[in-house]
Amino acid sequence: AEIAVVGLQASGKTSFVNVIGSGQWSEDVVPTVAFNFRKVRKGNVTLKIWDVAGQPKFRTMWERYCNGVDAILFVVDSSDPEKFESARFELHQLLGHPTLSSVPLLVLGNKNDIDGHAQVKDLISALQLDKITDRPVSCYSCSMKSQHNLDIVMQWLSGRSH
Ligand SMILES: Nc1nc2c(ncn2[C@@H]2O[C@H](COP(=O)(O)OP(=O)(O)OP(=O)(O)O)[C@@H](O)[C@H]2O)c(=O)[nH]1
Ligand SMILES: [Mg+2]
Repeated sequence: AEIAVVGLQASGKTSFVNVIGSGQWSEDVVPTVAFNFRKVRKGNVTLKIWDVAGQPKFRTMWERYCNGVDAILFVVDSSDPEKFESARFELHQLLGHPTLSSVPLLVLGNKNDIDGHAQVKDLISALQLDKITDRPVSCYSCSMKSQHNLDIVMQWLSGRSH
């Protein structure tokens, strides 16, 4: 499966790719410039992953990397509710591109190792995921640091391969 990983800066996109790619967790990850491409083999699936930069100046590029993928992974820092509105805006802006209609979406509420993180139901309402009706949508709470729920994330992604 080919997937694009997008979301605001510092949500944990590169951490995700590092952790599933090599099991390597680190507190200091360099903010991504433009994008990284990485192939990850897990069992009998190979994931081709576009890890795209989340800083504002790179967000107009998201559509280009999402175009033609089997799934979009949108990562949110669930411990930082001040960013939810901005994440909601960027997500719906992205999904509004006609080129991306019907591409399955997985939203990850990352950093659930941090006390007070938002629950899945809070993310669904803050990001207005219930308004997305033109594609399959899932939302999981997870942590790259503790690797919580990364098994179900991998299962979901494997299901998108063909
Ligand atoms: N506590 C905690 N920190 C995390 C987790 N995932 C990522 N981080 C930290 O969050 C910071 C940003 O992580 P990155 O993976 O670089 O975020 P990014 O989304 O790739 O950021 P950009 O490349 O700038 O878009 C780093 O300091 C990570 O160590 C997590 O699950 N828990
Ligand atoms: Mg990054």
